[in-house]
Amino acid sequence: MPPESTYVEPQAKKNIISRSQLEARCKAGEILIVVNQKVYKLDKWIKHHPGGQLAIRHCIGRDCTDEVKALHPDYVLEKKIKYFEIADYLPKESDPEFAPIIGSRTRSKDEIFEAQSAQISAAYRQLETRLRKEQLFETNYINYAWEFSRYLTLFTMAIVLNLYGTCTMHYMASALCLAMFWHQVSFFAHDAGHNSITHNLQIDNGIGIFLADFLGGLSIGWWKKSHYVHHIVTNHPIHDPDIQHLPFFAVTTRIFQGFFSTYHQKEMVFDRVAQFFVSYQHYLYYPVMMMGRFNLYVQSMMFLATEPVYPYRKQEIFGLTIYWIWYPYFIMQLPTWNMVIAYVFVSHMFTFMLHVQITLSHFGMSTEELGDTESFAAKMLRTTMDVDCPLWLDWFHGGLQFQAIHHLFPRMPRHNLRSAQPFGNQIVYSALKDVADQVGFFVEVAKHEAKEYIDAQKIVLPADKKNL
Ligand code: HEM
Repeated sequence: MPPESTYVEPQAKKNIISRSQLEARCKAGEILIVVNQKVYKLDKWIKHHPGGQLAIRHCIGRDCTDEVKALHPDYVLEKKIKYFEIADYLPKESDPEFAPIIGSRTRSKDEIFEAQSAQISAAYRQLETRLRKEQLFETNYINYAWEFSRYLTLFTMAIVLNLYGTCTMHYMASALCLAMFWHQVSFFAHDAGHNSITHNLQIDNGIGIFLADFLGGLSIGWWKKSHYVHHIVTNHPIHDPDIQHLPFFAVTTRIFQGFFSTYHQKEMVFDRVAQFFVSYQHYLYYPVMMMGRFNLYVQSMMFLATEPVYPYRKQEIFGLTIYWIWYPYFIMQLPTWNMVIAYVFVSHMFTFMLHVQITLSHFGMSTEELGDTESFAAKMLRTTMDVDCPLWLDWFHGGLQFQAIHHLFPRMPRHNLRSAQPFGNQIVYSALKDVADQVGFFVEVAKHEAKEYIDAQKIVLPADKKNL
C-alpha cells in the first residue's frame, strides 16, 4: 500500500463491497450506488424517489457523491440516505483486480485523466464549503420582490392593452408583454423546480405548479423530470433530452447513425426528413425555436397522461384546465379572428428567447462520453458555457447566463450566481493550469526524447553543419 494512500482498513464485521462486486451485482439487476464510500441499495425505493427514477438510474454502479450532494438538501445526506446503506465501498486500489502501483511505473493516459478529474472534484468540494460560508445558498427574498414587480407589470400591461386597446399595435404590444411575462416567469419556475426558493419541496412545488401550469399551461413535473436528467448527464447525446432535437437539429455527428434515447425510450432515427432539416439547421434554428412553446404543450400533456407514478398529477391537471380556460377566454376579447390568430403566434413565438438562452449554454460545448472516471464538476465545466452579460442586463437572462456555476450548484438561488461566479472561475483556472502544465510537461518530454534520438543516430542538424 503506498504511504500516501487514504485507504483505511475497514472494520472486520462490516459488509464490504469491492468495485468488481459492485459491477457484478449491478449487472445482475440490483440498483446500487456509491456515496461517500458507502454502498446504497435502492431497488424498492427508486420508484418513490422525488427526483425521479431516471436520475438514480444514471448513477447505478458508480460513485455519485458530488451529484447527490449537489442535487439534495442536507437532510437527505444527513438522515434519509442511511436507511438504504448496505455496505462500505472498497476503494479500487485495495481491490485485488487493481493491484497497487509499485515502483515508478509511468501513469497511463486514463490514470492521468482520472487524477485530473479528481483534482477538479477536490477543488469543487472546497468551493462548496467556501460558498456555504459566504451564505450563497441562502435565499434573499428581496430579489424575488423585485422580480414580482416586473412580472406584475408585464402581466398587467398585457391585460390592459388587450382589453382597452384600440388598434393592432396595442394588441400586438399586449401579446409581446405576455410573451415577456412567460419568458421571465420561467426563471422563477426554474428556481421552484430546483427547490431553491424556500428549499421546501412541497412549497416550491406548489409555486412551480402555479407559475408553470396555471399561468403558462406547461407541466412543471414534465420539466423537472427532463431537467434533472439534463443536470446529471449534461450534453450526453444518448441520455440528455436537452440536446435531442431530431429531426430538426443535430448537435453532434455521433447521432447520424441513429440512437436509442434513454430519456424518450425510443429509437431516434436519422432518416430522410432529419437529413433534410439538419442540412438547413443553421437557417432553421430561430424559426424552430419560435415554435418551441407549442411543443412544450404537447410534452406536458403527454407527461401527465403517461407518467406511471407522479404524486402531483391531479393538481397539475387542474392547473392546466384553468390555463386552457383563461387563455382562450382572454384572446377571445380581441375584435377579430385574424387578431386572435396573430396574438396566439406573437405571444408564443416571442418566448423563443428562453429556448435560445437555454440551448446557447450547451449546444456549442463538448458532447463526448468520457466515462465514469470523469468527476461531476469536470463534466459540468466541459459541457456548459457561461454567456457574458453586463450587470444591468441580468434581469433579461434571469441570472442563468452563469450556467456553469448553476450546473455546479443547481440548488443555489439564481440571484446569487453572479456573486458565486468568480469563485467558480478559480476551479476553471486551476483546471486550465493543470492542462497547461501537462502540455508543458509533454513538450519537455518530447524535446528530451528527440534529443536522445538525435544523439543516438548521430544526426547532424543543418544549424550545426555551419559550425563544423
Ligand atoms: C439513497 C439515495 C437517495 C435518496 C435517499 C434520495 C432522496 C431524495 C429526496 C428526499 C429528495 C427530495 C428532496 C427535497 O426535499 O427537496 C430527492 C430529490 C432529488 N434527487 Fe434524490 N435521493 C437519492 C439518490 C439520488 C441520486 C443518485 C440522484 C441522481 C444524481 C438523485 C437525484 C435527485 C434529484 C435530481 C432530486 C430533485 C432535486 C430538486 O428538487 O432540486 N437522488 N432525493
